[in-house]
Amino acid sequence: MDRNQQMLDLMALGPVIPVLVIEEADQAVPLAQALVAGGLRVLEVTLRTPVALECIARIAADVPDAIVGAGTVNRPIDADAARQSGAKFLVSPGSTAALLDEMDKTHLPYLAGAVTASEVLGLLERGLTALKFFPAEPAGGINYLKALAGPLPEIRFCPTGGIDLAKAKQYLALPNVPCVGGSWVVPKEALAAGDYARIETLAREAASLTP
Ligand SMILES: O=C(O)C(=O)C[C@H](O)[C@H](O)COP(=O)(O)O
Repeated sequence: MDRNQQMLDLMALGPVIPVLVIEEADQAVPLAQALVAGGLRVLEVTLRTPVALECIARIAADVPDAIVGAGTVNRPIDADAARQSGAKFLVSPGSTAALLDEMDKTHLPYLAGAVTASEVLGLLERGLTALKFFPAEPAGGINYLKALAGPLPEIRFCPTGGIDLAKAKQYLALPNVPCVGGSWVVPKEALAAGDYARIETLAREAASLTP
């Protein structure tokens, strides 16, 4: 099966991919367990903190029901580092030729970021139809994605950036949006306080949305 199809299959596993910013490696496993208990299995650990790669490795090793990927894959060298840590998929906020080449070399499925029709067409030329739409809200949100669905009906977007539970419901009603991403499921203060029960509750609410 090709990697684009693998990414489409991952997008179909749940309506929300939580976007995680983890400051302490010891938070990774209980956080992932809470999200999985709430019904969210596909998790994006952003490479925004020094412990991100270690968090990916710990989740991959210790939370078998989670499917952990790396987000904020911004530099070409991030792609293989994430793969070596155990990431099962990659997410980048935008796309460059060098970054796409390195993501291809990992043989992992990935969500490359696009906003404009030209960016989407560039990715389509590489066989990619599973894309990230970032930053969703500032870039034009639901109306923008509705407009892209006209000429580009085969593209499936995971919008992220500025989405909460209420907005997620609206995005998921679009035919070209099988899932959304967002950090709202893991409020910074809940993670800092170790309030995994609250995180599980937020995950359960998110998981109950229907695409
Ligand atoms: O880090 C990445 O790879 C990104 O592309 C950006 C994230 O998906 C958004 O920053 C999440 O947005 P919020 O839900 O508004 O916090």
